[in-house]
Amino acid sequence: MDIATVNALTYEDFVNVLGNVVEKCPLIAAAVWSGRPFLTLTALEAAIREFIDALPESGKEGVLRCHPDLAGRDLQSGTLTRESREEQAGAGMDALNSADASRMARLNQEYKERFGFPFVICARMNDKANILRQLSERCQNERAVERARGIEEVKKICRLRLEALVLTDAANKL
Ligand SMILES: NC(=O)N[C@H]1NC(=O)NC1=O
Repeated sequence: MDIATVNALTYEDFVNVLGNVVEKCPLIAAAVWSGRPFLTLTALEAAIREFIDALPESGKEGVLRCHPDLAGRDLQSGTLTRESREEQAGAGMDALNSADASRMARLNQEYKERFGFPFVICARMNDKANILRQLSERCQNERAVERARGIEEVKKICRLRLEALVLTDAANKL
């Protein structure tokens, strides 16, 4: 789908197609729809980023809380969204050995107890070793630092999900 097609979508179709570019946050697609037409994919991405940045800190934490744990219960029970399942599989989260799986579960729990929201990282940009290392390191941060860091990761995930749905600006020019 190119950006012109995106701009021509009805509100309902727009939310159906783009509703999960931020995990389980269709409200964000619903909010930016009125900003059409977007000249480029990057302009659409910018509208989403601006909406997220304008949220109060509690709203940003809410966005983080919509994310499933990496290698967590949803992955085991097959209840991840399609996007999250593919991302987690790409980083090997569905094939952890039992030592790594228990380390991940323990650190995810520790992180959530400390901050009140889950650890979020763009799985497509990291491998298993990197994810485990960052999870362990980021547990030491302050809450405000982690809130901002998690939101930056949400934006990276969003960009890659948008690119999978909408031809990139470069591809549009071909
Ligand atoms: N918790 C967390 O980071 N979840 C995610 N990361 C990602 O790339 N996809 C997700 O669902």
